[in-house]
Amino acid sequence: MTTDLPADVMVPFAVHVDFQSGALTPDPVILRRSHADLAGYFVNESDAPGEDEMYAVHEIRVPATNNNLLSSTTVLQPGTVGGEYFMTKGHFHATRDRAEIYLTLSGQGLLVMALEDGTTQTKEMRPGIVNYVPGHWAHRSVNTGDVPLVFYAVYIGDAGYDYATIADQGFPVIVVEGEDGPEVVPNPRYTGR
Ligand SMILES: O=P(O)(O)OC[C@H]1O[C@](O)(CO)[C@@H](O)[C@@H]1O
Ligand SMILES: [Fe+2]
Repeated sequence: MTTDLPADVMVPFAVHVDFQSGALTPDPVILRRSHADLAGYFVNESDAPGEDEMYAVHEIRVPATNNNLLSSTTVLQPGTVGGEYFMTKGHFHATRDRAEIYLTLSGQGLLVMALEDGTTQTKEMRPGIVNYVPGHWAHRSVNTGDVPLVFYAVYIGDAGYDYATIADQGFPVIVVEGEDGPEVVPNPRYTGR
């Protein structure tokens, strides 16, 4: 039997996740994003509510290396800006081929994904659904319901974030309030391929 353990072997741990609120116990690291943090992300921001929180990310901290899995809950509030549903910034992974899994815990929404060539995919998010986001797909969550959308995300530790591509080019599609519910439509401001 081998006893060649690495010097930095971690100790197992457990965290409690509240499926309604997304709260983690103990010791969450919480990142908060307000409407102001998303300035420029919505097509028409004349009714954007400023410093109000749009979403919070509660992270389980482990080293961001390729032998660890990072994970977090996200709590995305309901609402619209200029007819577009509240959404996350959206990002590609800096290390493009890194995949991610989302498990929706409460609420409802859409997960919009895009390749750098402008190809898109949209999948439903509702409690119990696991969404698999393969490498190379930018991902953005959109709350199309009346209550917070809460989901748990797990991704490879060295995935990293590339926000700049989406911030500069926009997402190829946006999700707007239609007469019969949410509609996924081309983004008139998209400048990618
Ligand atoms: O990082 P963004 O695009 O603001 O969106 C937040 C969500 O995305 C993730 O960063 C992972 O894709 C999660 O931690 C969080 O759920
Ligand atoms: Fe991600």
